[in-house]
Amino acid sequence: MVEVKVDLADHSYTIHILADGISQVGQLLKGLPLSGKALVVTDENVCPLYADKLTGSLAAAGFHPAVIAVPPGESSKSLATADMLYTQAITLGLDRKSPIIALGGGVVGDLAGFVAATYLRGVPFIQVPTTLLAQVDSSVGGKTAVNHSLGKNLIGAFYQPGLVVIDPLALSTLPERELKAGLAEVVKYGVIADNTFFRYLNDRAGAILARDPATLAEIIGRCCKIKADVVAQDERETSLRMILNFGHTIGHAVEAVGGYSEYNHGEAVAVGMHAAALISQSLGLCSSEDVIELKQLLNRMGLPLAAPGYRPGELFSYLVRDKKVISGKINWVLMTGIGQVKISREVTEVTVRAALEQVI
Ligand SMILES: NC(=O)c1ccc[n+]([C@@H]2O[C@H](COP(=O)([O-])OP(=O)(O)OC[C@H]3O[C@@H](n4cnc5c(N)ncnc54)[C@H](O)[C@@H]3O)[C@@H](O)[C@H]2O)c1
Ligand SMILES: O=C(O)C(=O)C[C@@H](O)[C@H](O)[C@H](O)COP(=O)(O)O
Ligand SMILES: [Zn+2]
Repeated sequence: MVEVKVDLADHSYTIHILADGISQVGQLLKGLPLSGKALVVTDENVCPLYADKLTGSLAAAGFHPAVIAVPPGESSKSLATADMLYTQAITLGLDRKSPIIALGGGVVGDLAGFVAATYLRGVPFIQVPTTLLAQVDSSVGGKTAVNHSLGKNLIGAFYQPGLVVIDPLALSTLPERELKAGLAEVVKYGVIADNTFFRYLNDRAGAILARDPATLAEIIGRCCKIKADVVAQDERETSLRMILNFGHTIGHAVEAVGGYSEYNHGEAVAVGMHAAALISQSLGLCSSEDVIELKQLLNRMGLPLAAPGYRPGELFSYLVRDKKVISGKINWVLMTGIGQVKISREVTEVTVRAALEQVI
């Protein structure tokens, strides 16, 4: 078992990376000040796989869990689904100490977290992530959100979980495409913070794609440590935390233009990281070799480098609504080499459009 602490003063919490952790959630919750009723939010794919295991563990620890499964996919990250969950929470009589437990990928985590942040002005929130992407990224750090028709994650709150329980065994049932999506965020950590980790991913690509349990547990732990460290320094993304958004400005635009169905989040971020690398190179911040290395690793992980057929103008219209836009200028996260990035507000539209042309 590996434990990673997210150090945030009075709302610090622990990430438990634990084989068969889903069966131990009830036990781990026993130490927290919670009341008996609990709401498990999951999706219709994950529910038949893992909900009984989780509710069994909760019941054994004295909780009375109800389970709601939303349709899988990005369309559930909506105010309409949040409203349905509020109605259920009220009807079930959940009180201010009743935990809302997210069992699933980033969609369920972001949605359930947003509901937990807002129901009764905030109730305890627990993350039990079941995709690689959620285990290395979305379950940690407290970004919760739903989408708006005008852009991704535009309605949300920073709201930290009280506990994160990561069960790497849950990845055994994950579809191949979703494993690869998670690897996009894994590669991101190498680029933004850790050259050695980037090289490790290159060396271990075969074992990762073959789901070698020890290798997956190792990368989950390393990613969680990097994210916990960044979030502890800048919880609300006033500065340093922006680095976790590498590839996301263009990535979110790719997701939105594709109606959130053509490219999943990880695939879109892979395209966005390629574009951000091209912008970095054209500004002289990194070398062409750095860009090639990134492209090769993304390729090795089975991720796309381009979104063929997309129109730069349409992509551009989403960029201006990025959450990192301040006073009309985007804070771009740019590569200065493999393992380091910087924030720049001085990127012209011409430079951005030139990079977009190369990824469509
Ligand atoms: N809050 C954050 O910091 C943060 C970080 C990264 C991404 N995100 C968000 O996360 C979302 C993407 O999350 P995701 O990639 O986990 O996608 P997802 O939640 O849509 O899950 C992907 C698919 O895998 C299925 N699934 C999940 N676990 C499974 C398992 N163990 N076995 C079989 N099937 C399983 C789901 O039903 C779904 O069909 C996006 O909305 C993105 O914006 C948030
Ligand atoms: O935790 C963060 O900070 C991140 O930026 C992690 C990203 O991987 C994640 O996709 C996040 O939801 C994007 O945030 P947003 O603020 O651009 O919506
Ligand atoms: Zn992301």
